[in-house]
Amino acid sequence: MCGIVGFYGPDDVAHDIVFGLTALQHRGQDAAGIATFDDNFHLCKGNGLIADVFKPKQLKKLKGNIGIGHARYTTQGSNDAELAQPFTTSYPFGLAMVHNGNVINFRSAAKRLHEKYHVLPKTNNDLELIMYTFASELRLKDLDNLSVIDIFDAVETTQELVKGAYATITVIAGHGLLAFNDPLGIRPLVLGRRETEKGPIYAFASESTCFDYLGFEFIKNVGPGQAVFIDKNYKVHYKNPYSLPKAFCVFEHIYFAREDSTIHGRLVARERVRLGKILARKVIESGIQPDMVIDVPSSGYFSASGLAEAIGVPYRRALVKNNHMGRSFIVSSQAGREDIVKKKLNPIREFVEGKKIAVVDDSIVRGTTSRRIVRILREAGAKEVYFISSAPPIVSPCIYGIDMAMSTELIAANYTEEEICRYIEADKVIYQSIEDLQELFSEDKGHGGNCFACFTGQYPTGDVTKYLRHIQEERQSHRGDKKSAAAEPVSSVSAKAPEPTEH
Ligand SMILES: O=P(O)(O)OC[C@H]1O[C@H](OP(=O)(O)OP(=O)(O)O)[C@H](O)[C@@H]1O
Ligand SMILES: NC(=O)CC[C@H](N)C(=O)O
Ligand SMILES: [Mg+2]
Repeated sequence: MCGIVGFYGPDDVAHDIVFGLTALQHRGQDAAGIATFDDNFHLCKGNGLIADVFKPKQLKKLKGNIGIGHARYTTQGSNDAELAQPFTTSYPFGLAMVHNGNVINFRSAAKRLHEKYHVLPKTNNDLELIMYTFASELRLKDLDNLSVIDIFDAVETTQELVKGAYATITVIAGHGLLAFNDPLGIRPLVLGRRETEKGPIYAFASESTCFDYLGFEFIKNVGPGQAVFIDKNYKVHYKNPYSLPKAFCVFEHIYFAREDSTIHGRLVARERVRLGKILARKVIESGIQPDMVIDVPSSGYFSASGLAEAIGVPYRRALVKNNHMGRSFIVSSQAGREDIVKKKLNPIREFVEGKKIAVVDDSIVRGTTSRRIVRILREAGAKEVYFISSAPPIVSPCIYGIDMAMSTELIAANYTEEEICRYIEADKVIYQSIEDLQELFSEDKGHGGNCFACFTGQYPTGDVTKYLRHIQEERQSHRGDKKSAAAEPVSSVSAKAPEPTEH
């Protein structure tokens, strides 16, 4: 997943962009970039965290009252700095674009660009497909008299031709700031506004938490197939009346988005508490009798507190997180993920010693975190460890912007719950049921439809067999380090009984 922002106001916007991106750092740690425009585009991008990439010296050069920013979590192409977003193109007018998501008809979209529009994409980052399709369609208009209808028309054709998930923000030089979403609204995108003495400043962002920090008023979600254009007089134009998402990614609520963000009317923290509360049924049915519920920081917290409340067992924070370590799951190599998990969490012995501990995490994806947590809790003297996931088993690759693209890397796609329990060396593993998750996020609750593909294998964009093959080939040729974490325990899983302190 990536974090995207865009600002358009009376003064230079570079500082607001950095501030906004910093609030979205949890969405991407690989690279970051900013493009602003005054008379020219000013571009700064590189690998690393926001604070590493943008120093005061660079920020001074990022002049302009319109601009966009990106925090990258790579899903297509390599991690090379040149593939960091934004991308710019000089025609028509000059465009700079960022996106969050993943294009799934890479080959046919690239072929069309070449054959129909005579454009050769330079990289294998899917952003080029969206940007050049849009640019080529825009170029067919009367550029001397470009209207908002022309812009929305080019957006509509792009939405028809480019398949997959994409929330995008584009600077159209000299014309304004454009945002549009894919036809299903898989990724989040919000519009906000702040009044200044010189007039309004508008912003688009992946998550509403940015607006809290920056003192913006939330205006609306950019829904499925919708586009919003802020013209040079700061007038806001909407393509399509607002509609609820058709397949919003439920994993945003479970893990990806920040707890203080509200997406399509749902506060992420509140949904996580609910996920914890509905887990109570399965926990009670399992017959376990924990002395204490603890969370796996950071994302397990709200579900753990919800579960503790529902089953009447005390909650404690018994795993302390090193605040200087980022997210482990979005690191691109298994060695890197393991390294972070090792350095990130430490148990408080006094709290866990001699206790039966129910440890709640938001999800078990590759099993990297859960295995380590069970081990360190046992080493700290826990009597029994039950590992509880507030998400159901993740059994199918995500092809819409979360980097779990191959089923070989998903532990639940390859093992039974019992085998997983043995592999992570827990006394019990309990997953959320898919039915309970779907009930919580059912469409009739008034928040629109959700994508549950990673739990069900049912992809809202239709048959995706070709794409799954493509991504596998791409992974093998570009990112040799994308080995499966779950592949390794295959042979050893059934042989291992839980042996608390050995390793
Ligand atoms: O089974 P795994 O492959 O280990 O993946 C799942 C883990 O990864 C995530 O944590 P992460 O460290 O990315 O972020 P967090 O600090 O927000 O929990 C998630 O919250 C789980 O803890
Ligand atoms: N996670 C994302 O949104 C990634 C965006 C884009 N596919 C990239 O790899 O840069
Ligand atoms: Mg975690």
